[in-house]
Amino acid sequence: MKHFSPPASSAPPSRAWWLLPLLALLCSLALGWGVRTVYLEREQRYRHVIEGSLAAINQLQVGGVTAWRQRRMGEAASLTDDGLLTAAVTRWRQVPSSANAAVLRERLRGMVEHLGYTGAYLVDPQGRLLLGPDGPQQGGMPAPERDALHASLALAQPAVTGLQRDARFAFPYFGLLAPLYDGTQPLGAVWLVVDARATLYPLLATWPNSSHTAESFLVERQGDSMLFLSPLRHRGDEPLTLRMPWRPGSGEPIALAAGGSRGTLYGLDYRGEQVLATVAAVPGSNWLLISKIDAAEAFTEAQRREWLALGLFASLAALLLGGVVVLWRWRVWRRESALKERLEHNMRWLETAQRAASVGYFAYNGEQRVFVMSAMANAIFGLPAHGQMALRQWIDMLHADDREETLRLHGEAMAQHSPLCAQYRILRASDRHLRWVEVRAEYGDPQGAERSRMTGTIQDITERRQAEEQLERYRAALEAQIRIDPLTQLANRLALDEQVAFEWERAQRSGTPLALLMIDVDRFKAFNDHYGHVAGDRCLQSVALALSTATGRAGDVVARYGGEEFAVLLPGASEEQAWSVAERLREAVRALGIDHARGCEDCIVTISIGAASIQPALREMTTGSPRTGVDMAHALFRQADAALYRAKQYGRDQTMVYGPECDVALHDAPDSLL
Ligand SMILES: Nc1nc2c(ncn2[C@@H]2O[C@H](COP(=O)(O)OP(=O)(O)OP(=O)(O)O)[C@@H](O)[C@H]2O)c(=O)[nH]1
Repeated sequence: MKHFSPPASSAPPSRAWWLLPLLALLCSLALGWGVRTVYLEREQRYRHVIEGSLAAINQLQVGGVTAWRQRRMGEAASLTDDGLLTAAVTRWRQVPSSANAAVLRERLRGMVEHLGYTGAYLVDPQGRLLLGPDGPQQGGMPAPERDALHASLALAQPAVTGLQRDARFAFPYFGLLAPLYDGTQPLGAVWLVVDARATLYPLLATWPNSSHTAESFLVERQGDSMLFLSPLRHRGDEPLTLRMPWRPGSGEPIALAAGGSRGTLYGLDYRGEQVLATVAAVPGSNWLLISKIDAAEAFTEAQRREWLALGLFASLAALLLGGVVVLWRWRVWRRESALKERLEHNMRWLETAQRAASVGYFAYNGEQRVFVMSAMANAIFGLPAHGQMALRQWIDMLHADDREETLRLHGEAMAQHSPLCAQYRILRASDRHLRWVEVRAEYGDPQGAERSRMTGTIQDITERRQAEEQLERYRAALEAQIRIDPLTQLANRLALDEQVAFEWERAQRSGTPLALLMIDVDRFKAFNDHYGHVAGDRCLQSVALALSTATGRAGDVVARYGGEEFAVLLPGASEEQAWSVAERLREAVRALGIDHARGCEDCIVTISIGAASIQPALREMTTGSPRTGVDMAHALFRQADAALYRAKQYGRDQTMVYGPECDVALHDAPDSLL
């Protein structure tokens, strides 16, 4: 016997669970990409804002310095054009009295006190100091001032000496020279000295926020070096003392600025820190104003804030995504729970229905050779409710008479993959009682994935089988009953007709004759009239017993044809043999000696017999065509009947064998004889 395997015990994993991590990964990647893109965009925008702010501050400061310079130049120019000053200087040079000197000193003091100059001196055309606010001055101007004086006098316009240091002053200063003329004759000049610390440097300290690293400073390229003109926030060097070599390829903003770059620059500053810088030239000078801020301060904090905001957004998005996933899982869980509950409910129904119908179900695992069965199926086999049944155990339980056939049916169904429907007996494991079971099963599954598995139902049909067997017994008894005459217990006319047809078929095959005796009790009406019907019935029973006893031979059929008429079918009997049997029967009835006061001369019950015998071959020869069983039965009955009539006609209590003369007699017979 081939074996069959059960369905897989576990369902294939849901695809959704494989897709979920992939989906989450894709969402995370998309989210990360989105966050990064947003960050880069915002960072770019923020960078522009910072760069713009720094440029604005730089421009503001350049504007301030430029205005400061122009105001100083304007003041110097107004001194050159001041006629009163020129007249006072001329007067003092012609008459150097203290009164004339006082006027000039007063003007110089006014410049210091009201215009914010640190020093204001009158110098001669050779650059010698003549007079200051405090009185006459000795010595000459520094060389740069002297050069500027000569240029100024030559051009007849104010000149600046730029920022510089001199031993005369303890501070970096900005020098201006306002040339004075008496007509076309140079009188000298007013040398104005501005303390850069008090007037210029504060302009560079204008910074709108509380940055720790932002600063602006002035530099000037001098040959291959850069001179820092203003103080630095992160170095203690005095202005105009720090000088750095110009390194064109260094990428330092200061080097780039010296090379001509303007606007926004990135690079390392004098401390070696990465900075964002804006460079602009101060108009009318060699000065470059550099505003810078550490990149770390400018962007790191912003970056941190951006990352924080985006991180918050990403966290919220992740939280939302997580929430959606949790919600989805919760819905799935709820749906599964509802399905599980419904399944359990249906399983309970199924169990109840199984119990009510004595039907269980099972799955057979061909590889493990084990039946996995429902509680009801186990109960049918008399096994524990949740146990399994091994193949060997099942075979042992099969009834010995059914085992071979059952295994054959299973094997056939397995080989042909056809549905199995089998009924067989088992010896129940729990009590060794004989039980009938019906198994309906199918092999494989509809997709054909597991062709060797078997699943099906099993039903205990013992009671049904018993009822069916009982019914069969009843049916057989009834079948027999309808062919038996209730009064005499002989075969009735139905049974006789069937037997005649059957024997005729056999006679045709074997070529042997078939004889029929028709028997009638003589003057039975008179018997009834005289003795009553009950006695008549008893008489008929006695005659029947006598006939069946006297007939004797196996295969002969004695029947009650109807009323007081009997018939005896004698297969294989010729006319002579039929006559002989008839006579024996007649004698047997006579031997009964049943009184019949109104009967024959002996006053006992007698019978008349008509006998006929037909041989199929002869019959067909004479008629020329084969006859059917029904036709021949009719012919046999008719002949025997005709012979019986003839026996009655000739006085009763005798046997007549059919001959052609019987037909004549029958036709011609008066009704009174019948
Ligand atoms: N007691 C009894 N009488 C029956 C039964 N069947 C038929 N009979 C009677 O049998 C009688 C038959 O009478 P008939 O057919 O006239 O013939 P007969 O009186 O026997 O006269 P012959 O046949 O000419 O000798 C009738 O009176 C029927 O009532 C039966 O089952 N029991």
